[in-house]
Amino acid sequence: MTDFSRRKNLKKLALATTAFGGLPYLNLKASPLNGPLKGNVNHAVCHWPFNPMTLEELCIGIKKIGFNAIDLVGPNNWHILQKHDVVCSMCNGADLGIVQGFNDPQNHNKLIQGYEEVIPLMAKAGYKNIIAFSGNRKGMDDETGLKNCAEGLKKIMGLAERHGVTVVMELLNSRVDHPDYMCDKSDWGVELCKMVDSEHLKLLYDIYHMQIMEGDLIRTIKKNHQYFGHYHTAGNPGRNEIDETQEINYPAVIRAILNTGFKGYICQEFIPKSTDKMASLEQAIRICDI
Ligand SMILES: O=C(O)C(=O)CO
Repeated sequence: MTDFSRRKNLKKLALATTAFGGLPYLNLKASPLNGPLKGNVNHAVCHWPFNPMTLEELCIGIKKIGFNAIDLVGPNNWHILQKHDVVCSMCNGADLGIVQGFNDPQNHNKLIQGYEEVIPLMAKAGYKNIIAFSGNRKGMDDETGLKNCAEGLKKIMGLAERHGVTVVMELLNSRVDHPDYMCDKSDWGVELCKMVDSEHLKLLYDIYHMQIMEGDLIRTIKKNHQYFGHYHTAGNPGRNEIDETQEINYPAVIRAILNTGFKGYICQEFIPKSTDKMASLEQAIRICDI
């Protein structure tokens, strides 16, 4: 093939994929050929779905795609991110896991101790967000859970405010992946934010989890965006690639998020099915790069 016809073919490909609203049907290798990202979205990715890829390998891979943020990394591993000039867009390491959260007062002392340790470290490292979980219901009603969560969270809000850190409670589905998890509806999470009444408590609106629980994604984002501090993605059903094989219209959802004026991170949390995980990640980033 001549250089000219190769360039023409590449241009045709680019046009076809733009018209489709992303690159959902192409198995692209991460490559500068795909052009720079637009700069409207702060992209991030979670490490855990990419296991057994090391955190270091992921750092190198995302820099090639053109972004520099990884979610759910604790203080012990921040040095790996720092070596590669990658930021931790959502810290962990203070929580007791998904099942044991703020809804049980018996967890409060340990949780408060954890957040008191990690929040000052975050401020030193320049990181802004830390994850929190409601915990499972274990027979508890919604109102008691709300009251308990608010009581526990209020005890760390002053610290978070002083250090410029936002505590972000994750909304997860309780139908498929996390049976019995309490913070499984956006209205419950919004009510919690209202009760705690601090700009330093937000919700992590996980688009995949909330598609399973509620659907009506764009309306919910428009209505509640002031309480949403962070977004996660994955394809539904299956929690895999966010391509055309799944049901969520990611370009439309991301556009709606941007239209709310959101300046935080949109983080990929899908479990790649493809053996070329980095190609899947680049594809997802391009689909969301509105
Ligand atoms: O573990 C999960 O399902 C999560 O979404 C954590 O972010």
